[in-house]
Parts: sequence; structure tokens; C-alpha cells
Amino acid sequence: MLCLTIPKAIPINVNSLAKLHVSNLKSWHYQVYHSQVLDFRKRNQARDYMQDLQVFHKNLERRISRRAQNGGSSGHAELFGVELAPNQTYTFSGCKAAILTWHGCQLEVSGDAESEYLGQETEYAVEWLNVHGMLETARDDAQMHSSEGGPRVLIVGPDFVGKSSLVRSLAGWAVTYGRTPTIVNLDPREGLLTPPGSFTAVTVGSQLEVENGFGISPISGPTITPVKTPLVYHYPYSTPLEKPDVYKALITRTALSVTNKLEENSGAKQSGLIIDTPGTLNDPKSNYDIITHLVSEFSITLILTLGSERLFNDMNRKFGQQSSEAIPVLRISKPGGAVERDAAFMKQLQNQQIRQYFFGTSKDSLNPHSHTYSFAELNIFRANSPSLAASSSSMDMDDTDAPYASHADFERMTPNMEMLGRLVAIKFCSGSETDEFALRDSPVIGFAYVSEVDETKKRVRFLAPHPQRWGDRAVVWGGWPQAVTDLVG
Ligand SMILES: Nc1ncnc2c1ncn2[C@@H]1O[C@H](COP(=O)(O)OP(=O)(O)OP(=O)(O)O)[C@@H](O)[C@H]1O
Repeated sequence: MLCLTIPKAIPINVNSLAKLHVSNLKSWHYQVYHSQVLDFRKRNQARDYMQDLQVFHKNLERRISRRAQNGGSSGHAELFGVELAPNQTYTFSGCKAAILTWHGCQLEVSGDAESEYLGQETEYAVEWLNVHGMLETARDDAQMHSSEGGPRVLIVGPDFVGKSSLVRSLAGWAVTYGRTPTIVNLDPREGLLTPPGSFTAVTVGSQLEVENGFGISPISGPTITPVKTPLVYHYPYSTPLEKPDVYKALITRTALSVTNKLEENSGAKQSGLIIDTPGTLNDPKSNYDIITHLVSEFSITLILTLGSERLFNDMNRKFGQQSSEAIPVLRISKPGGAVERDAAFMKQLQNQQIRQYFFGTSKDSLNPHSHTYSFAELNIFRANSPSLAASSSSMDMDDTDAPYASHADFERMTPNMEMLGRLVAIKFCSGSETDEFALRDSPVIGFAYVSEVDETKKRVRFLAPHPQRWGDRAVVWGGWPQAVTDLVG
């Protein structure tokens, strides 16, 4: 396994140079696979995992023999569940990642990586693959008993323990097996097909991208790659703890919409859900209030915990075998290479996601459009933070503020210079909407960037991915994500 921390663009080419890992992994692989699954069984007696093992064993054999026909078992590598094509150059920038090989491969790396090493602790990957095997068995079960859906998996753990990497790997492997899993991202610090500050649910029907994972989406703009149409909700706060009531309400809304969507698509329903969460949900003081809400709203069937023994024990006590819920809770190994990303790195990542949303990637570029609106044409609402709500009585509000009391989550507002460099969410609902729950729960059509506010001429210029104007739809902005000052020249 090659672990990389890359601050700048670096091309990677599978084949030649630095020899990574060549050994007779096939037998070792199966051996470890057996012991891991038995271990799961010991830890959690909710299901007979031996059956899972046999089915997955067969699937894995099929996959390996297919590869063998394609030219032998060496030279294959993957990045979080997505296979790298041989003799293809990939360019990575501003990321930390691990390239994994099951059978050995050769990589040619050029450019500067901040750090680069051969990882020895690869057992976690075998364990993760076992989890994929279990999910495959549950998906097969769902296929046979068609009224039942596939596995609905919740992944929890502290920050930076590999939760998103596990989600990506499980999604990538599932797609390789012809599944169409639905991925739900509930971490507002890091967007999935969207800028930060949103919840996303997307059914993944085509293979993920090596360089960009879930890639870019049509809510960003027309793309040449296969489209993934996400369902997006706006949560303009950096952590769930800032506005837990809004966070929980949006979970309910997302769960409802996802459940309805899955009912219309049997393949997606059988493939199940994988839910990524922010580390702040790991909150014993609230008795894991938000996790409990999530488990109930999404009817979770499997909880995977990473990186915290206490969390595993608490989850097991709360939802595991002894509880009335009896949901299997598994403790999954944190990858040794998963690293903390400091505030500067996270800020860079967030800016990169915003830039990518409007301008695309080097391989799939987008052309955003400029829109100018007069103050009078706009229906803008400010999403209050707890501190803003306390001081909002002193804010300048016009007559139309009446339905939004000072303690409310939203306030109708007049555009101001504070909005410069910030993102706003364009909602499906009309701006004349006076019910603040409808405003909160309305999905997002897309995001726009505030590139200029002219308080004298009373107009605002936005950058948006699409040429169409949004008419009288509600526009919401909040304290998150932070301003990006250099998006446009
Ligand atoms: N085996 C590995 N080797 C090197 N880097 C890794 C490995 N696994 C994960 N990483 C990197 O470590 C960082 C943290 O991992 P990840 O984002 O998956 O954690 P997380 O628990 O989802 O964090 P958060 O809760 O903050 O989103 C990421 O940059 C990821 O790419």
C-alpha cells in the first residue's frame, strides 16, 4: 500500500518503477478473510456470518479469475475501492490518500508528494473487504426476498479515522459488483458532489472516479462524465451541534426523500444505503441523541464504528444485541495511514470543493454564468446561527420580516457587503414562502457565489453554474462555508 500526502499536482502511472508489494497474496488473503469474519461473528452474534463468508468467497474467486484472464494478477491497484487503469496517468492535488494493491503492482510516481511511504499495516483493508462481503450477502438476500431492502449502514466515529474512506471503498466495491448503492453524506464540512454546507444523497450507478471520487454533478453544471443526480439539502453550519434541531429535521427530511426514491428503484433499494457522518456526532453527553435519531429515521440495519472503543461499546449497549433494537454493531479497524487534517488543510479542501463546483476539474471543466439581480428582485433569507439569533433583535429588518421572529432559524434580509465571497443556496420553494419549516426543508436546486454587492445601485452579481435565472425562488445564506475571496479575478 502506498500512502501519499500531496499538496500539489502529482501524476501517478500504474506500471514500471517503484515496486510496491509482490507476494502470493491470494492464499494469505483468504486466510485472513476467514479469521476476520469469524472474529466478527464472535463479537456480534446477530447473524450467521459463515454463510456470508461462503457466498462472498465465491464472488471474490469470480472476480480474481476474471482478472487473471485479463492478463494476470499483478499490476492491479486501487484507490479507496476504485481501480486504477494500467498505463494511465492520474493527477492528484491537495489530497491525502492510499493506493492499495491486493496482488502487487508497480507505480510510477512523478512530482512532489509532501510524504510518501509504503504502508505495512494493511489488515484493515482485508477487514473492510469483509464488510463489503457481508453487505453483498445482505444485498443477495434482499434480491431473493424482493420486498425487503438491502443493508442500511451507518458509519460513525471521531474525526479523521477513515469514515469517508470506508464509505468510498464500500461504494466503489459495490459498484464493481454491479450494485447501485445510495450514499448519504451528513458531514457539512466536506461536500459530496456539492460544496460544503450541505447534505447529499446520491445513488451511485457508475464507477467512481479515481481522482475525484464521487466527481462533480449536474447541479454543478452540464458534464461530459456519466451523471449522478444527487438530492441536496442545505445545512449552513459547520457542525451538527451548532443547530441540532435543524440538523435532526433535515435528517428526517433526507430519510423520507431517500426512502421514497428507493421505493421507485428496486436495484437501488436492494443495494442499500451507506451513511457517512461527521465526528461530532460522537457525543456521549447528549446520550448520542443525533445518532439515535439517525438510526430510527433511516431504519439502520448495521452500525460500523471506527476509531473509538468507547463509542463501539456505547453503540453496542444502546443498539446491539442486549437492546430492544438488536442492530448489529461492528468495530472496524482505523487505517494506520488515516491522518488528521489540520485547519489549513481543511480550509484548502473546502475552497477546492467550491472552486470545483463552479469551474469543474482539469479533465471536466465547467463554465459558470454571471447573473445580476436588483435587491427588489431577490428573496434572500439569512440562516441564523445561535449567536446571531440572540443579537438579531438589533438587526435592520424590513416590513416583510414579520413571520420570522428573532428566535427563528431564518430572517428575510436585504443583501449586504457581508455576503461578498459567500455561497447562497437556491431552494426549490418560492421566495414568498412564509412557513419557515417549508423554507428549511426545501431541497436545493443549486448554489451561487456572491461576486459583487453594490449597495448604492442596489444590485448583486452572482456566479452560478447554469445560465437560467432562478426567478422568485428563495435564496438562503448562512455562516458556513466561509468566504472564498479569490474565486473570481
Ligand atoms: N490508509 C490510508 N493511508 C493514507 N491516508 C489515508 C488512509 N485512509 C484514509 N486516509 C486519509 O486520511 C484522511 C482522513 O480520512 P477520512 O476523511 O476517511 O476520515 P473521516 O473519519 O471521514 O474524517 P472526517 O470525520 O473528518 O470527515 C483523508 O485525507 C484520507 O484520504
